Amino acid sequence: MPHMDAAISTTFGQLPALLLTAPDGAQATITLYGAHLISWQGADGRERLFCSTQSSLDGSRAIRGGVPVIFPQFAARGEGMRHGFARVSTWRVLETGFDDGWAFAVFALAPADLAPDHAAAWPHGFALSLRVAIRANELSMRFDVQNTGTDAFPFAAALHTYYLVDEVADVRILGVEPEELAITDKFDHVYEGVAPRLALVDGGVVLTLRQEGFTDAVVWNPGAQDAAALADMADEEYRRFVCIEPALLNGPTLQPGEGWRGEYHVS
Ligand SMILES: O=P(O)(O)OC[C@H]1O[C@@H](O)[C@H](O)[C@@H](O)[C@@H]1O
Repeated sequence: MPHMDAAISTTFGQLPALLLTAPDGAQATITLYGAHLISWQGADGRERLFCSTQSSLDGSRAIRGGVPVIFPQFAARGEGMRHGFARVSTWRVLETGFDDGWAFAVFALAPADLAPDHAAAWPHGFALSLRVAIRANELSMRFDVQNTGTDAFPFAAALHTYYLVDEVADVRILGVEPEELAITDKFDHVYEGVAPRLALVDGGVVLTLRQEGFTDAVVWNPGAQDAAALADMADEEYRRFVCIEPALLNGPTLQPGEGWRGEYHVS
């Protein structure tokens, strides 16, 4: 075992965060606000995630970039807050360590962690955990939802991943449509019942995206016009990312004691 810690405390903007480092040099930064993976660099030193230069980084609103955790509602598909409270709540660190060359951290969120108005608006007993692990040029995320309460609840979930790209118009996404998908303008599409293996091709760089438990995928880019209207994104920044999000849009209704797991593996 190398003489270093898998995780050290740091800050990102004004937000407390963990810096994970694998023995091979792969690194990731995760803020406790949202259990939000902000930066992921493979052992090759290349950053894979986009984060807006205009993002709030003080806990006053969701971070624009990285991997927002979406729970218990996707976008405006429901009466709760847009994309749910998980991305604007402060999670706890449960565990960090090494496992077979991986550096990992596990974060947890339960009702007692929520702002009172969020807890009152979604009054269910639940326990969330998010495990983030890195090794070589691979990222592995595992999201668990447990019903710890006495009533059943339906939910939606997603890992709203903002991939950093050279130029969005040159990107191709494989596996969501019969032909390869190119993003030529504003794009916002939900693919229900998607293949478990997708690919993102950005010039010579190919990322393989594998999801389990998440049955759906969402592809989003705001295009020039919507990006200009987003206060937390610079006008030209829409060119530097595409969101490909493993999602569970019509999740099962979880009975008391039941759980659900979604996994996401990027390499
Ligand atoms: O601005 P937000 O709340 O982070 O949402 C960003 C986008 O998230 C995507 O997942 C949705 O499909 C889009 O419709 C939405 O615009």
